[in-house]
Amino acid sequence: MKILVIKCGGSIIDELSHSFFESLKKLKSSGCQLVFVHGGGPDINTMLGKYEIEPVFEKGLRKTTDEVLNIVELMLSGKSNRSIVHKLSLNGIEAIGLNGSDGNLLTGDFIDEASLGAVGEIKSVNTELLQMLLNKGISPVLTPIAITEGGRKLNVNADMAAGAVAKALDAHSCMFVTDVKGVMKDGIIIEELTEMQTQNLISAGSIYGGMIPKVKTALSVLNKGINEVLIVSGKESFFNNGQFIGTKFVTEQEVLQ
Ligand SMILES: Nc1ncnc2c1ncn2[C@@H]1O[C@H](COP(=O)(O)OP(=O)(O)O)[C@@H](O)[C@H]1O
Ligand SMILES: CC(=O)N[C@@H](CCC(=O)OP(=O)(O)O)C(=O)O
Repeated sequence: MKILVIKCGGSIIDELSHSFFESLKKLKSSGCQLVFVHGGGPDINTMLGKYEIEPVFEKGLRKTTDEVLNIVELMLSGKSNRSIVHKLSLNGIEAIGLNGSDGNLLTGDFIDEASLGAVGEIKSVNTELLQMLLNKGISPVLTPIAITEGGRKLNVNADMAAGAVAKALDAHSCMFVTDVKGVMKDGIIIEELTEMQTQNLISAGSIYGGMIPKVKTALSVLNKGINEVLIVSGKESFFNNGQFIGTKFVTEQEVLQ
């Protein structure tokens, strides 16, 4: 069976449409096993605001003190994860929510503890546990909190976590669901993007902010041989007549063919 890893961004969790879930169901009935990884950046920011803590980002990664980590976990595990699992089950997709730090699901390491605090990158994924659920027809929904060998919790950017999970599972596809139809230039969606074109768009400032970790992770999964890497919108149908609607990342070789 083909595995599809789906990253749901915090920007879209509250707006996921009926047509989005219909597209997921089409994929599931066409024989795909679905694994979800979610974000929740906007909710974390809202809660930090209530505690009068200013969010600080360095290159798209949230500076995570111990106090911030508690709020990150509260919002990701307690709100975003609950919300997606509930919506999936209401739409007939059996799902179970898991914190990445449970059962050594996502183990990782600090990126730069001195400057970023408890921000991590994933080193290994307990694929056995995920496969066990998938074999029972259940979709895991993962919160991007990892754990170090020494048992410390890490805040992981959700795009990066999805990329690591897709690589570890040797997924067929990896899809980033967000609040726009794909990567745009001058208001027009770009249907296919190569690594070089993406780098040029970043250098020109046409890809910025939260789109940067998304496209960088997309390229890194594509380079690991994952066939289909896409950015799509969660506001509408993203899969029609066997075709994806959004931005597809392609290798230079695919362009030449
Ligand atoms: N070239 C681009 N095309 C589309 N969106 C872009 C682009 N560059 C930056 N963005 C911004 O990236 C946002 C999506 O990233 P982000 O807000 O981090 O989403 P998520 O929560 O889904 O990870 C879009 O809403 C848009 O504002
Ligand atoms: C280290 C780091 O930046 N972690 C992210 C995790 C959530 C996330 O990535 O959410 P989105 O997908 O909605 O942006 C954060 O704290 O915001």
